[in-house]
Amino acid sequence: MNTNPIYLALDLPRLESAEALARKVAGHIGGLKLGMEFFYAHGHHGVHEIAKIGLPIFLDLKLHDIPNTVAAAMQSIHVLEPAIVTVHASGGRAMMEDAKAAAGEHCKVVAVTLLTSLDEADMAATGVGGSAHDQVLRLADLAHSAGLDGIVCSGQEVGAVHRQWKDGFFVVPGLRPAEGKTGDQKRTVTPRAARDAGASVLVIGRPISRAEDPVAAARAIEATL
Ligand SMILES: O=c1ccn([C@@H]2O[C@H](COP(=O)(O)O)[C@@H](O)[C@H]2O)c(=O)[nH]1
Repeated sequence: MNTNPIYLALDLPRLESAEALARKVAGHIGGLKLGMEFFYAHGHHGVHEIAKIGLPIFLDLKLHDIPNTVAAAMQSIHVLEPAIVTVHASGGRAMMEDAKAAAGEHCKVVAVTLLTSLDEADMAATGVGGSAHDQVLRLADLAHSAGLDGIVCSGQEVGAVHRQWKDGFFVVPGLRPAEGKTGDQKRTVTPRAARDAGASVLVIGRPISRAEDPVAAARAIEATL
């Protein structure tokens, strides 16, 4: 079994480029994350093509709708046999329960708590008061009680969530090597810090995909773990 926690975010518009990048770095990662950019452009066909590489597939579709619609969407992607699928915790308990019930036995359903691109000022602007930390813990609790496998949060909160949900499955994006550019990410930590705090999966995109030498970048991150 591949125990490398790094999932490469294949946020590239062209299927051929995504496939070529994934094949190049395959020896230094544990899985491949396909998000909206990829899925809206390439759909089921694209997922089948990337799955041929042989690594677990994480469908980061961040489903967020009424329970009936989300359950139907889960059933539609079931044939793709994803290892992990995301929904938004803010969709509520009933939506998460129905998403989990519709997912296959072997698919982990994890809830996005607070996007790593947001901070407390962004929360306040949408009418959500309090700290990012408390909001993540509150939504983690809701996801846990809805029967999900785990959550998505930043590396700044994963330690606290891990302490209250011992056997949870924790996906952490927003990771940057010490000298990396943060770009649109606001709650960042290093891959090593996230792993030490209890992350199960380390999602890494641009620090590898936009590096001059993606293989060297992936290898360097792997060496820090
Ligand atoms: O809170 C979240 C949830 C998902 N993501 C996704 O992770 C990757 C991160 O990419 P980088 O290039 O390493 O910043 C991207 O696909 C996001 O959609 C997230 O960043 N934050």
